[in-house]
Amino acid sequence: MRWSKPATPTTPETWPPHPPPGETELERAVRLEEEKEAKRRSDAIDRELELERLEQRKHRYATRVLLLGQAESGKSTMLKNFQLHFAPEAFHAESEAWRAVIHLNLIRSVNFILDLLPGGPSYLYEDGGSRHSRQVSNDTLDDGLLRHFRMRLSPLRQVELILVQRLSADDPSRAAANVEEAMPWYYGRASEVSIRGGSGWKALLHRKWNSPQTGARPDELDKARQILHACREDIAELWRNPEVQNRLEAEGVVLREQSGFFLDEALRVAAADYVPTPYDILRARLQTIGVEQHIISVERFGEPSHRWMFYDVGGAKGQRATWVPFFDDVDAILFLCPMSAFNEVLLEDRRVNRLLDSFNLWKTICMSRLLKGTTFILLLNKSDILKSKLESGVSFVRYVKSYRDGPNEFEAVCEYLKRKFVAMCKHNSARERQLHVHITCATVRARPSVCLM
Ligand SMILES: Nc1nc2c(ncn2[C@@H]2O[C@H](COP(=O)(O)OP(=O)(O)OP(=O)(O)O)[C@@H](O)[C@H]2O)c(=O)[nH]1
Ligand SMILES: [Mg+2]
Repeated sequence: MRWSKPATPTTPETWPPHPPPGETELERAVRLEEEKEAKRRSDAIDRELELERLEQRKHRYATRVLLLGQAESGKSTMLKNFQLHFAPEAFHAESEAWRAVIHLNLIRSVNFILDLLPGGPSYLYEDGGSRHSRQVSNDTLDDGLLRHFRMRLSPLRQVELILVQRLSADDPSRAAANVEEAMPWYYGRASEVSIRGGSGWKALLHRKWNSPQTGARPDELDKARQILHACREDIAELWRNPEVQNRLEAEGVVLREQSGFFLDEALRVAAADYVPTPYDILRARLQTIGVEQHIISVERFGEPSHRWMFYDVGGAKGQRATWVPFFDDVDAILFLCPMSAFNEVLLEDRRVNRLLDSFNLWKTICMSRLLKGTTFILLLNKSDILKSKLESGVSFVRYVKSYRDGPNEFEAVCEYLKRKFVAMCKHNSARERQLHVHITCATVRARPSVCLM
């Protein structure tokens, strides 16, 4: 609605109308008051429309994408990769914060090994309320050497505590849980590092890390780094030790295949001047708890041209209820299936095969009525691990019976999985939908084959 000046001669559309003939003083005063009020309302509506227009312009280019998939499918890693490609400055600005996560990943691997060795807590097992030593046939680790490692590496427990406390600084209850909730030895892996979504941990770490040193009280994080640096030779020695390797093998633990594995690069990662490379950051493991929002502004010719809003969720079974409120508010779903997980079970439910869990999740997502018009992008991820597993002789058909007599080769298995997911989507979607499928490796620094533009 627009306010226009009185036009002459008067027409029925003219606003405000000309004064009626023979208008009294009082009638004139009332009329002017009414006209003022009408203008005030008109201006208010105009303002509202303008604000709405500005808001729409602001979000005109915001495409909202929900990342879904089971835990460790690579959702957060893929997001980091997008950030590295489309917003590299923001990515590099966060590398200090990722250093703490990488250090924690390394320390947890070391503590996991120490716990697995004779005398460690995981060396005992519970039976009818009492604890017994487990008998492992090839325990040849020299007592003296074992004591040496335990003593030399014991300060790492303190480093772990400092890092976890810092990472969970806004939620101390989680800090305690994070350290105490070590996984039982039979899970055969180092415990997870997790931070609640939206806790702003990166900013927190960055700020404290860069705080000016106040002479007498050095920043705790610096202290943690010094301790880690001092332990680095012993960490490398522990990892190289053939008897330690024998023990891991006897337990069937392949640490190299686990998320957040940095033991091969212990000397570099624990060095005092260590700065994480993009590849390190992509390999760091930080479990997502809850839902995290990330905005990526893609730049073209130095100007922001498109904004992407990503919702990154926790994929573990207990986290999945948090997904649904986002279903009716997104433009696309990015679903990740880790192809290499065909011979693994869920960490949170050891009875469930991980590939089967991905199939079931995919089916449920396709069937959702709230998502019937949503575009799906399916990423068959961890192609590098799938390839090396198949090449090392792990049989795909042993775990996926319906593969029948298909060859145990990378291309054939990818093609089979692709066909299977596409068919499931067709069968379970209420109406035809756009589906794009890509074979990916989220840790490779390259333009992701999923094109955002
Ligand atoms: N080798 C390899 N590792 C990958 C790939 N994608 C992800 N990873 C690693 O797998 C681990 C788990 O990845 P995340 O991105 O944290 O998994 P997520 O789906 O976000 O897991 P939650 O947050 O628990 O739901 C990380 O250590 C990644 O570096 C891949 O394609 N290849
Ligand atoms: Mg995650």
